Amino acid sequence: MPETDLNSFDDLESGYVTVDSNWCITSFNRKACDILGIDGKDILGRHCREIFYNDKRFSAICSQLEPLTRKKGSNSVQLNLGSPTTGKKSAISLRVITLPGQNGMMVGAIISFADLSEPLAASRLALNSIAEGVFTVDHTRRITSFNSAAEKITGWSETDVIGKPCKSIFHSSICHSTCAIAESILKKTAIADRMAYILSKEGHSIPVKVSAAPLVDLSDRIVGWVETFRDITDTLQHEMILDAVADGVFTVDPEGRITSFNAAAERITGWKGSEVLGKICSVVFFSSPSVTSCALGVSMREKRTIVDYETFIIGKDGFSIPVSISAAPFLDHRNEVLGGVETFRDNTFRLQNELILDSVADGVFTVDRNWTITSFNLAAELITGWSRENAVGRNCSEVFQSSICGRNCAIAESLYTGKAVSNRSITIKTRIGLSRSVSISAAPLVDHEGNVVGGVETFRDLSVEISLRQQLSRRYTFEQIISKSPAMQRLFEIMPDIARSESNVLILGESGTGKELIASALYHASNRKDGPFITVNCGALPDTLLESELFGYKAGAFTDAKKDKVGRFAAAEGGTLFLDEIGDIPQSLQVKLLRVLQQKTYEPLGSNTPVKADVRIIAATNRDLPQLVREGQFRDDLYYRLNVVNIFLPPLRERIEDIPLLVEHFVKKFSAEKGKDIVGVSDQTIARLMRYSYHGNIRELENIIEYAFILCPGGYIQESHLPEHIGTRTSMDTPEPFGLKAGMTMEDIERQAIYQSLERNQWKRMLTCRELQISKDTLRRKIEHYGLHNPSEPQEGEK
Ligand SMILES: Nc1ncnc2c1ncn2[C@@H]1O[C@H](COP(=O)(O)OP(=O)(O)OP(=O)(O)O)[C@@H](O)[C@H]1O
Repeated sequence: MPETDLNSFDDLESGYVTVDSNWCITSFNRKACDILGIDGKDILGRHCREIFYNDKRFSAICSQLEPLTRKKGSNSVQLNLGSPTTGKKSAISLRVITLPGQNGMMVGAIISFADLSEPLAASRLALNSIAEGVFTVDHTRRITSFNSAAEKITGWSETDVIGKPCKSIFHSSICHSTCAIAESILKKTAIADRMAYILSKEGHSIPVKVSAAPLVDLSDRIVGWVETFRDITDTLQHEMILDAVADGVFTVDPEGRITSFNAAAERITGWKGSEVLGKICSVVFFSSPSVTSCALGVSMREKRTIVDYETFIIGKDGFSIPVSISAAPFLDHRNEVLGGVETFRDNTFRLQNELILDSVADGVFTVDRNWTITSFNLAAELITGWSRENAVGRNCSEVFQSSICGRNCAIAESLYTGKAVSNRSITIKTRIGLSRSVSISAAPLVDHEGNVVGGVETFRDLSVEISLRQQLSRRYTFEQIISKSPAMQRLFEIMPDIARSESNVLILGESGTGKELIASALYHASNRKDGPFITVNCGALPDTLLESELFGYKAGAFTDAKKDKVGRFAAAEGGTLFLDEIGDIPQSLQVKLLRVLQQKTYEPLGSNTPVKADVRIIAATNRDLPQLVREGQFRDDLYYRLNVVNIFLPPLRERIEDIPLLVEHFVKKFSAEKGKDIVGVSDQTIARLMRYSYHGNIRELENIIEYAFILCPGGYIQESHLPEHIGTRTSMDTPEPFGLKAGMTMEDIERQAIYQSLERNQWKRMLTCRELQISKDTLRRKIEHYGLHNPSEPQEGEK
């Protein structure tokens, strides 16, 4: 009930009393005390019935009070009391006007006592103390009173409107069709809280809640009508704001009964506000009679705010809706709960996205501009061993500890180049520190204005693929020799027999085709494997030295021969002697060698005593030995002695099918040797390696892989890691492609990328836009944002 200060009416001839909804007196003026014949001090807080019973003149009104309480809207009862036959009391009129609250029920009343000769004055004074607009009309619906609040709301003064038909003043939206007074006349009852728009004097539309009731005297005769109206612009604005909010919002009273329900709440739940208002919210949403089981109940009980509580509510159709709820209690100045408000956001879409992401076999995570993980799907959890809860909120390098984290970050690269990075092979560490090979794709996340808001990276577990590849390659190995070429496969089949035989072997093949490897394999598979394996590179030593190297010498055999020296034949006694580059030995030595092969004896330099030689000879050359024989440079008898078993190793270009296996083999070998986290080469790299022509054969391939190990930071070797004559190395693919430093934010990287592109394009904006694939506007915004300027142009103030 609006506060009143009736003392300001003390000088008036009329008396006033205001009461609350229980008819207890809340204020009064002196005149009222005079009329009632009581002391003002005692009257406050007392039930007005007590006062009226004490005065016979007013006792008749007592029976009217209860019915008035139950009536909705503003009601008025008037009692005319004739002049008493005795005493000095004058004839007065008593009028009770009830004041309705928001729900139409009485929240208080004004009781006025006035001289019958001035009934209107009495009404006016009473009415002017009400915050709601009130006007009365007679039977012709002409205005008979118009209170100050009505004047304030409409802009009309009472003198303007008295005697005029009410509809000519208000031009209300309900004047013609659903006039509240007309309805009240028709139904002979009060009409409460009818929504309408009226026009102000200025012609502005004002939203109001209207209540109308007949004015009756004690004999129940209708003496006119009273209409109250409340300006609800503020409420309506609040409602409109609430309805414009995308989240569902509803409020409850202390018992959990819904008191408001916004448009989003209707849309999300399927319930109309009118269907749920007044109902217990938990019954509506949770099919549970207990309001305490929900976040709002807890928030009201514990008088605290609850934020982002994830749960499900039941929609009108009975299906559960995933929501995140925030709830807060309404507390009064004494910390008593007056009700509560709950906002809820429909998470269906988010959950669907999560479900979609979780059903993807690839790991997916997103980061914000500071590399903080913002989402992490199920596969990411499985591959890394990190749970979503633990990963989200951490810096991505902390979670992945990848071989490219920092300077070679794929998201940074894609941000820098403006192109998505795809199928980059790297290794990451699982939560428990195990290395795992993954293939990643990365791209920046860009908003509709072209601002980078983060990045997304997908990664696929390659462990299975790798172990399959390894199993495949194992099938083709003979000890250390890798090949699946048909020629080599045939060789593998007979190699054990060759190894076991005591025959001399001649291995022919271009440089780097694996001749020494085969020799070593034969030795290891032979019965002489416990004996020595001695290698002599016949092409690397001068003729004289070669002879003494092979056969040894006696002290004094030549000037520098101070003491006896054991030759390689002696060293290889009981074992195998591998004579590499046999095509390069001088003719003089060819004779001596032939003798050893024929007689199994030799004489060291400076000695005439033959030494027995139990040595198996495996010889090899990359020269065309038959041709040398034909040219007379190599003895044919020696050739035939050496060539008992002949092995020809085809050049790598004739067995390119071996390249992937050999590459795999060398990657494993160097990974172990160099302790570097490289697991293989990308498919594009293999394709390039298979297109290359290897003059140095397998040794050259081995060297290429060793080179790539220097450049490749980890994971899979890319084309860019190959030597220049094999792969095209772009500036983008260099090991420190952009001069990135660990700890740079996306903003730093973007700034640097734009600056470098401007530099590359001589600060020509069109060219820069084209290179970065951004609009001119975006470039201009970013140049301003990052404060970039052309160093060759003087800045303001430098001129
Ligand atoms: N089939 C193969 N599988 C695995 N590694 C091989 C194979 N063939 C050659 N290699 C490797 O290639 C490199 C060169 O091989 P090797 O030295 O045996 O060739 P070579 O024919 O004796 O060369 P050169 O004629 O120059 O002496 C070695 O490191 C060897 O281990």
